[in-house]
Amino acid sequence: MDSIKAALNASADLKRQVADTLAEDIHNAIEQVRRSFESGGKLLLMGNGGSAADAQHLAAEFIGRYKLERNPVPAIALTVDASILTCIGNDYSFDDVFARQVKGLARKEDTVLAISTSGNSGNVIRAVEEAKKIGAATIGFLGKGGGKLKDMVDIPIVVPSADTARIQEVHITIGHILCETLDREF
Ligand SMILES: O=C(CO)[C@@H](O)[C@H](O)[C@H](O)[C@H](O)COP(=O)(O)O
Ligand SMILES: [Zn+2]
Repeated sequence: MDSIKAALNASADLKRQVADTLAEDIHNAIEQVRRSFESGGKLLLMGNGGSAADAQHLAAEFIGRYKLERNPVPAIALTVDASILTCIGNDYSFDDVFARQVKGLARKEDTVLAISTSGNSGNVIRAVEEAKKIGAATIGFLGKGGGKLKDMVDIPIVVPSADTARIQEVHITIGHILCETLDREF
């Protein structure tokens, strides 16, 4: 019981801290995604492990639905096509699995959302480098001080924790806030 309560309280405390310190960064990220959608662009999302799940979870909210009935908005998770991921991983390298998709899909009016609790995953870093070459905007859902990605993305949102699971729990909450805000407008 103690460990259950401790985990729930740690997650709640971290979210309260994020509410106090990162609301403006989150607002800026939402505005950026809105600008992309309004100018005919799309949202590309990526991450590894649990963050891959977050990327596809959020893409589903945009293409499917969140809470309100609205038109689909263009979002693509770069984590879902086993053939693409294995082809690039096998023929090039695992570090290229997202970057090559960004190269093929991203346009300058798009936003690339990089989800990484460490901010140091090589395949996510390469994808952001590729997005910057194309001129697409970049947002990072990060943690653990933000890692290398903190200084690479246009809008870093660095969750102030060193605990991967707790960071991910805040990332998906921020993702849901993004869906909630855009739901009302599209
Ligand atoms: O979900 C979890 C841990 O909660 C793991 O699958 C975790 O996402 C993986 O270890 C990732 O490879 C970590 O990558 P990153 O967040 O540092 O970019
Ligand atoms: Zn996990």
